[in-house]
Amino acid sequence: MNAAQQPKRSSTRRLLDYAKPHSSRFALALLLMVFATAAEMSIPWLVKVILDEVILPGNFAWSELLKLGGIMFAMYVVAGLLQYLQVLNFQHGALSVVNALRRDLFAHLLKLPMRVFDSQPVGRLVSRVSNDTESLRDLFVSVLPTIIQGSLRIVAIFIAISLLDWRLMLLSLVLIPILLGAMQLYRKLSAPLFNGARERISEINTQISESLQGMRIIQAFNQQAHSRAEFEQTNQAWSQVSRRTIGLNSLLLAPYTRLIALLASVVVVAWFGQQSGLTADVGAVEIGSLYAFMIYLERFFDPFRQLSMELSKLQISTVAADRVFELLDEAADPHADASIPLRPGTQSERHSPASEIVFDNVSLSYDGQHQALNEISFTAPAGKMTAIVGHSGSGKSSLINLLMRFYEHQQGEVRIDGQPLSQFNDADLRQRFGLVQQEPVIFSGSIDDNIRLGRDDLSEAAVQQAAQQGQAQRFIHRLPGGFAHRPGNAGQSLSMGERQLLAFARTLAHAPGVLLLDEATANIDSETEEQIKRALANLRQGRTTLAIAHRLSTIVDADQILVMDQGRIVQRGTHAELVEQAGHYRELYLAQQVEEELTQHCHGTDCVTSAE
Ligand SMILES: Nc1ncnc2c1ncn2[C@@H]1O[C@H](COP(=O)(O)OP(=O)(O)OP(=O)(O)O)[C@@H](O)[C@H]1O
Repeated sequence: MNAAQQPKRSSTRRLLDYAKPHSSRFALALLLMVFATAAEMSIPWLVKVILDEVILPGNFAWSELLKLGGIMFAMYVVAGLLQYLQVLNFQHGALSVVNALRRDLFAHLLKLPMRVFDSQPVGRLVSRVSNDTESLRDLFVSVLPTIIQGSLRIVAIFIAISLLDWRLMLLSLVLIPILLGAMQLYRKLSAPLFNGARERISEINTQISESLQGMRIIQAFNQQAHSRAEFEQTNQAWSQVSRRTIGLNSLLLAPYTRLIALLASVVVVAWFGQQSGLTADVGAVEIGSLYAFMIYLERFFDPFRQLSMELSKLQISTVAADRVFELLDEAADPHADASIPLRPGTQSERHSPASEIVFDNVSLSYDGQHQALNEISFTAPAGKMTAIVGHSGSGKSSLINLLMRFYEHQQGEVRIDGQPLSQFNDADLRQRFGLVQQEPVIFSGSIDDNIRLGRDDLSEAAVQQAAQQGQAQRFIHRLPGGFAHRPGNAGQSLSMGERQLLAFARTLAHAPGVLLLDEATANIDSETEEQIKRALANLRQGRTTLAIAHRLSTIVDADQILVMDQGRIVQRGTHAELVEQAGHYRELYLAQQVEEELTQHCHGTDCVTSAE
């Protein structure tokens, strides 16, 4: 039976699987809990014995009192100590479970196909990994221990009351359905409130992460007030839900159980009073029992109160567990190889071979309705440069998306050196490619870290050489600390051109055989463009290059140019061939020539005049 056919296991069972490796710790914690509860519950009984057998009957003896008092004190200490050890064991076990769960969740996120990230806001995913797992920690640290301890206390109190008097035990039995009814009512009313609060927290996370990522746009468009209002609304919704929870807790939980406790106490006192009236000396003999019963009765309600709250939290934790496992159940990219080494140390510093890439009648739809690529066929010969041009949305980046296997195509075949893409695992495939995106991603860490990107095996000289070939050396040396400089928040302190040069250096350090350049020369000044051109020339040496370009000047020397329109290749050839033909390419070329001429005549404010 394969994984897809297997019946789905409940989140609770799967969570228990995570707890299994730590079962001895949890078992020890439970054992400690049983003894701690027994020690704690023995104290009112000892008081009863002291009252009934040492103080009241008139045979007072210091030695007896000291002995029983000593035992009582020892029970206090033992109960406290056992409770401390029990909490410690639960905490450690819970930390290990949450640690493993977070580790698996993050590892799984890294294997998910891009479509999952297209459909989920980042904040929600952050909430899954941080908040939901935290709520599962709560489950092991507080919810389950309180529920088990509460149940144990109820049983222990019940036993103690039965030993005191079986009629009192019957009275306690009557109380149970009343208390269970209250618990049920509380759960029903509180569950939507708890869930609502968590939903609002998830929304708050989403809003915070989106605002932080888009801070420049928010400020540039003067959207601070709007963002603040939106955030305020969600925050307000959260506090409203939380306030209602507090109201419910203070209205229903405590007063209701206290009222029942009070009524029960009245019944018991009346019962004892009646008993002492019936039997001449019963009052004197049973003062201790009355005391013990009152204490037990009071303690009887505490676990019910706690259980009501914890059972609601249990519901929340169950929802959190469902969400965590739902994310873990998102089908991973089938080609993702779990055994990718942490550091590809065996990788040679020489780049992998320049491969031939063939697209054979390939079609792709992201949503199952609109075709992003339509029957695409071309060959990118090994070691040559193939440029891709076309209007926005014509499908250029989709070609790279397919090659990197960020998305799966539905029709046709992509081959690398004659081998279908499906025969490569992700690690092997992506090791061959060096991707430079239009907006390079800079991670937190130093310039050196960003060039290596995990390749700790690279020598310092190799990193510097990569920076030099990528034309990044000059700007890196100008930075305080040079290679050790930390550009901070997603490289925002670096210019777009510098980020691109850094991305080139990273690509060179990773020595790919195939270069995938996604509009790498857009949005930069002419000096940086010159540096980038030199870097590109270095990058292209001995490699197969697939370059998406908006500026045709950067691809005039390409070995072949593919012109795309609405997901199809509408023209192909060299620059010289294409400018000769009427069609999209010539239109683009002429339009850009006019643009460049205008720019050349443009000097600041003279621009408008020159254009006229
Ligand atoms: N992740 C995605 N999910 C759904 N549709 C997508 C996705 N990425 C691209 N598309 C759609 O596929 C089509 C081709 O997009 P693609 O990004 O390949 O165009 P492009 O030529 O690279 O555009 P640009 O030059 O603006 O980057 C567009 O209609 C786009 O809306």
